[in-house]
Amino acid sequence: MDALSTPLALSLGEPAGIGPDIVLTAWLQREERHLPPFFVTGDPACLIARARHLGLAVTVAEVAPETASAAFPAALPVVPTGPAATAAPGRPDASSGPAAQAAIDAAVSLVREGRARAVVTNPIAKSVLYANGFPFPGHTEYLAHLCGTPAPRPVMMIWSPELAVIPATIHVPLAEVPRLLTVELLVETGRIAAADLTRRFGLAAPRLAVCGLNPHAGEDGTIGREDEDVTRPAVEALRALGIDARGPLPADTLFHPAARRTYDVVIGAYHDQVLAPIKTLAFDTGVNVTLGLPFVRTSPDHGTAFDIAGTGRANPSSLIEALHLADRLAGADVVEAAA
Ligand SMILES: NC(=O)C1=CN([C@@H]2O[C@H](COP(=O)(O)OP(=O)(O)OC[C@H]3O[C@@H](n4cnc5c(N)ncnc54)[C@H](O)[C@@H]3O)[C@@H](O)[C@H]2O)C=CC1
Ligand SMILES: NCC(=O)COP(=O)(O)O
Repeated sequence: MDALSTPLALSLGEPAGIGPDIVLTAWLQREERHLPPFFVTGDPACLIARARHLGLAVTVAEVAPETASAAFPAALPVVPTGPAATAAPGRPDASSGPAAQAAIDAAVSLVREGRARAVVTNPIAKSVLYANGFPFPGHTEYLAHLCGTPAPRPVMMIWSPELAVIPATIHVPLAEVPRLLTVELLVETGRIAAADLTRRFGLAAPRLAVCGLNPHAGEDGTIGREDEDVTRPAVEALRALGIDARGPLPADTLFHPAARRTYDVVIGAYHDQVLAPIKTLAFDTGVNVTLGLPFVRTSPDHGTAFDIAGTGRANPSSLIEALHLADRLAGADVVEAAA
């Protein structure tokens, strides 16, 4: 199989969430949305049951990765993995965590073996996995762990044509952000972002805008010291590395249209500072990309949406964009390898 016809591996995600719904509806739109071939890792019975529940005419085919691209036009290809997923829509059960984790493990293994081109993940419910003993904050950190020792440092970026953002700290309590926001964290985050925006996204000299933590980026240190003591030296260190970084910049004036034309990505101090703007501008098309990994991983920007799972109201657009972006970024890998 040549590299460009190798399929993408799509993990099923939380079985009780909207993952199964959007997989089915995305596959049904495969022709009009020009989807690259993909297969799902997970329990095929879960997808068959959800298709029946939603009244969708989808044939599910159990395949090996090598036959998935050929099967894709006529059936939704599934590489069966791990434990049965028995949860009903909207109601995660004891099978949810093990099934979701096994699907991620299989997708990553198949990509690392060269049997799939990139990992695309459906949403997991973090609290469900935590209750199951999962010791990682989310996919981002778990995927880095699966890369072996020493694990690469992963960077979360939410990307859309309108805006791209990176939260320097991710799933941590807000009260801990000032302690966790260090010069080292910001410099490493900026360095990895610049490298991957060049290597994978083709930007010759990515422009990084780094948000301050405090209102007005600390107003010269009079509203909190972090922006002068941490963010400014981090930006200076990035510039010394030849990276086009600016900051600390006040977050409140960084997201209007004219400001957005002045940078390629915003690095924020904490999750909601930068995810709220992008989910406001591009909820249906935003894609979560993990930078810093030896393989491509994308994901829809939304979560498990238990409130609408199994109702037919879940919009597959963000998943479709995640499949397209994974295809594009993995294509850049192939071009690089061939050069
Ligand atoms: N990549 C991942 O694995 C992610 C997982 N999550 C997890 O998802 C769970 C729920 O998180 P929430 O904060 O409630 O966010 P959410 O994105 O699941 O839902 C927020 C609101 O948006 C709606 N929504 C979400 N996706 C939609 C879609 N495709 N079509 C139509 N409406 C949609 C939901 O119905 C809900 O009203 C949490 O356990 C969280 O950890 C959240 C974000 C990403
Ligand atoms: N809010 C983004 C999110 O929860 C995605 O996390 P991850 O599972 O991709 O690490």
